Amino acid sequence: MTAFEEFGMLPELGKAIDEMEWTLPTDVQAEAIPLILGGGDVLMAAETGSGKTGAFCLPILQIVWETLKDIQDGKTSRIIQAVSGECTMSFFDRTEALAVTPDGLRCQSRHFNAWHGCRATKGIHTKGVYYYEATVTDEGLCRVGWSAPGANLDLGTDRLGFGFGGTGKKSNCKQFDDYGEAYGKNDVIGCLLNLNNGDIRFYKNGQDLGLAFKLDQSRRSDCYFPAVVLKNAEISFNFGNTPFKYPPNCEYIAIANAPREYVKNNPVCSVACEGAKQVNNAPQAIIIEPSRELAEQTCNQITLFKKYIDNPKIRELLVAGGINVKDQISQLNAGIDIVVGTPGRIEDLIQGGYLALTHCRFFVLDEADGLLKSGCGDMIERLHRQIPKVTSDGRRLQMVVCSATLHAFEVKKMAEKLMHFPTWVDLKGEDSVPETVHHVVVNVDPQEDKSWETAQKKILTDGVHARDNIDNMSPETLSEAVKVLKGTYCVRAIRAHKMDRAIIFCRTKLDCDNMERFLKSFGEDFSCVCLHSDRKPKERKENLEMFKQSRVKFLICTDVAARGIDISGLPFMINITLPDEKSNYVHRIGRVGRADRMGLAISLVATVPEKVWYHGEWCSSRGRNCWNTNLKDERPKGCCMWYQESQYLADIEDHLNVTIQQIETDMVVPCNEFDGKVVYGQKRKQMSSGYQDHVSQMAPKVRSLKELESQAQVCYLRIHYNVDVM
Ligand SMILES: Nc1ncnc2c1ncn2[C@@H]1O[C@H](COP(=O)(O)OP(=O)(O)OP(=O)(O)O)[C@@H](O)[C@H]1O
Repeated sequence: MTAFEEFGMLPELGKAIDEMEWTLPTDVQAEAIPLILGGGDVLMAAETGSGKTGAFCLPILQIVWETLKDIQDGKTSRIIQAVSGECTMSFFDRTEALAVTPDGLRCQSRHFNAWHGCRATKGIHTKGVYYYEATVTDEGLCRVGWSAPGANLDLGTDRLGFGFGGTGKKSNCKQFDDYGEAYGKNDVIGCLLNLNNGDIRFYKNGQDLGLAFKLDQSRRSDCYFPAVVLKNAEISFNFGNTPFKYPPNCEYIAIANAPREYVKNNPVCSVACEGAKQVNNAPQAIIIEPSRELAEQTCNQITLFKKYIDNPKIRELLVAGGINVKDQISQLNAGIDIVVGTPGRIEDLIQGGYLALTHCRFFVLDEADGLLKSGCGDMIERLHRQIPKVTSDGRRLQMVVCSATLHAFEVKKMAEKLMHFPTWVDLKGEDSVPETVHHVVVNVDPQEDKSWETAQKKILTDGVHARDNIDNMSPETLSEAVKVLKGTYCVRAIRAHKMDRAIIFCRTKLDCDNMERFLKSFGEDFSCVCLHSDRKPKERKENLEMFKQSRVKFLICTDVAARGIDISGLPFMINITLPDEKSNYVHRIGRVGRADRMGLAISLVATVPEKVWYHGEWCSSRGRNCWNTNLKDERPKGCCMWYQESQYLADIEDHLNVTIQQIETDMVVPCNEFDGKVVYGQKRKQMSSGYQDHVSQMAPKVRSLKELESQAQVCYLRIHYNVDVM
């Protein structure tokens, strides 16, 4: 049995993992896989290269397969039992930010500004006196009561909903009148509906607050469901399956015991249950990635993992720009289980009706902070709203969110709004750099190093200073000098470390193109390709492939390749310019030092401001043939800005709480704990990481733990029960 199988993975998955020579789960995998298998929402924050992709793909594959198998074997779905079973709060008949616990007896909404509501799965009609209790379990605003199926979920705001709110108001038809008294945390509100005479009354901790509403004759034939609406609050329900805390002093029937002939199922739940059948273009998992390269990589990983899974097979599909839409649509129609894609193409297919969200049970946001920072927040919320919150077989929609830089305000806000009691798998508690990444900075100081004045071979710069007078020591001159020096330093770093494989990050597409031309001018030893969004998808794919297969030495790219791209054993990376978004520093340098291999990341940091292009939304051509060198804050508005790299470096250091080691312009990395002991690109140290080795290393500890435990048990029995156990 492999280590992965030991914590519940299918042997077929275990076999594929074994073939990939993953002998032990990484830390994040060991924590996250059981949580996802257990049905939880997970926020996964772990360093770059720590194996997050496997941590979500493996349990998803397993559950998707189990579901397909159940459908194949014709097993009854659990949700149908739930609908015909006990009264609970509905997973279906609720607004999107209201969470319901799996037992259906507690509701929570963490939305501060809006009300979110829910109705129960069972309603009562015709005659009888019915009662249930709601206990406020946290601070916040709530309103409980009764509503008919057609009523708004914002209880008490239309004629079919009757609510009693924590501020001591009763409400129907948006009319809020004083009633009873205010209530809050720990109070138990009893809700009584008398269908014989139309009375609705409420109780607070057993005290009858009097008649709240009288249903007129025409409304008494409606079916009424327990209902709640919350604003940043939590409340639990007892429909009578356990004894009431304050049973009312009159004849009543607990909702749970209502006679069958007077009970109706909530129609919203029944409609949802009909979705239990398989639908071809409705996958069980949607995985959103920020770039097409990353989407393809994750999809490939799924293909590898599922290699031995059969009967039924799992069908995955890559949905990203640059792939023929017609092909994708026909594959979707033929049947698909897991979709991995980029936001734009996924939403296009949904809007076109080609991709359905009705059966989605896993909603995964990889590189979530990146997705949110690039403006996908609204789209994510739109998709989330459309996904049913409980699947056809009664499992709750699971959301998995991951990144190496998850500690961002946007992520926390989104998690509060969309996720259901999520668990953080957060190994370090803050954004951090893996120990395997040796990252250093080199100052680029054109006042100190004047070689730019006399250099024979210079990189073509971005043209920002083409019309500036640069024969004095003006800021413009120094800025141009920085650009020239950075080209020279890049070549120097390559030579000093005899780099034969490196990824080089530039700030703009133009900088990438110029760097490509410059490096190529040094001949075969500097073979390179570019990866940025102006290159056609086919060229991007080919270039990345060439680099992965070591057919070229250098990959020059913008931040499009900063996140997630996994190139095994990549030893070096160079930042020609620091990213202004500090989280991207962590991602860029994280292209090296992955999977326990050592990597060196060198960042060139200008000591003086550098004037650079910044083509915002106001630039009609978005940079193409734009030569407007006015500053973006100037009038008339231009497309340039002064880039303050020293400030960005300080921000990054502050964010990571480290001082990044500085090296001299000769690029020599001084002797320290890394040097001499490691070869960049190779494993950190020769660790006996075989599973068998691990088991034998752990065996003595497990034995002594076992002994200690049995001694503790014996002691306990002796002390408490005076029993002598041998
Ligand atoms: N259990 C394991 N044993 C050995 N290698 C592993 C294991 N899990 C993952 N890897 C390898 O580690 C590398 C990094 O994994 P992955 O791309 O999932 O990292 P990540 O945490 O998603 O990084 P990033 O934050 O940069 O996206 C991959 O090459 C992968 O094959």
